[in-house]
Amino acid sequence: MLKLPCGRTLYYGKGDVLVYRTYARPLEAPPIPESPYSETRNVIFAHNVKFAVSGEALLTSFTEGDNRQVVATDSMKNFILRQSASFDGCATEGLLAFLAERFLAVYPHIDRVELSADRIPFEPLAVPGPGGFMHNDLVYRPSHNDHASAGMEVVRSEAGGSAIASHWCGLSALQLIKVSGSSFAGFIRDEYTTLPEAQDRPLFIFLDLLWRYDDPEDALRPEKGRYVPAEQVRDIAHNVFYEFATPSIQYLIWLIGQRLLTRFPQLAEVRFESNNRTWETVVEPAGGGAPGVFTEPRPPFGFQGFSMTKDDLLALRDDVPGESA
Ligand SMILES: O=c1[nH]c(=O)c2[nH]c(=O)[nH]c2[nH]1
Repeated sequence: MLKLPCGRTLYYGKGDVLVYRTYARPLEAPPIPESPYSETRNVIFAHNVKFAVSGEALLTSFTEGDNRQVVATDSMKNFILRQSASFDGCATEGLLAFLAERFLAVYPHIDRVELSADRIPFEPLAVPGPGGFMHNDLVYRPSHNDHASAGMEVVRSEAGGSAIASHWCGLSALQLIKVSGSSFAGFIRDEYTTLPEAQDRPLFIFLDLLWRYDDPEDALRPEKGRYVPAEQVRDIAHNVFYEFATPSIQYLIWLIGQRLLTRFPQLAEVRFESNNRTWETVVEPAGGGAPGVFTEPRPPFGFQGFSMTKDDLLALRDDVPGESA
């Protein structure tokens, strides 16, 4: 939330700016055990950008209707679209920092920019090649699965340049279903309890994951080899889900957080927002691997929020369940 130094909230901007940039630089990242991911070719580097600005000079536009210092939000949209052509990087975080820095350089009366973007993923499709089917670099389809996201606040610095005041990176709208190997039991039973204990439930979760680096430069310069790709975060999440029999979503996200902070020591914090979409049982399976029938759960839905830092790794106990799915 953008504020003036006096503490007053003041911002305006444009949302849903759709930027379909083609042929950005490919992003490469070192492999991790949980993921086959090694690069994003970035032939289509597409984002939905939200962009807001703040500054003392804008106060009279609110209090007096004085538009002399107002950059029209339509012009902001054009700025984002045209400047995206000059972006020489390969990741969402770099694009945001680039746009904010350029904007602050062009408009000296603007002091702060808060911006975020959802990546719009496009998947390459396979075509026959000399050695079998291979990905092509021309025809794609949009993916409606999870996507990377990022946000930051960039402020004019004393030295005349700009600095990142805060940042976050994310994987949004991950949806995972584990058909067997999840329980939920042992919770409080009182006069309000109707939910039966479940020793083995088909656990469907919606998950948003957020992370912050110790040093945001690691996000801005993937060539340093310390960039955390959202694809690897996604693969850690589904691997941990696969590996462990979990007693609750609360404990599942703790385990995912442990793995993320272990695998990526460059991260200062990870955060989760989960949503419980466990399928409703219609025909109970007779046992593991037996057929069952389930249907969509009815609202209202439960949710969990949790943040973890590296200090939580120090608390890692020997008794983290290692039971395989
Ligand atoms: O993993 C879960 N955690 C809960 O807190 C909860 N509450 C509930 O009704 N179902 C679940 N599942």
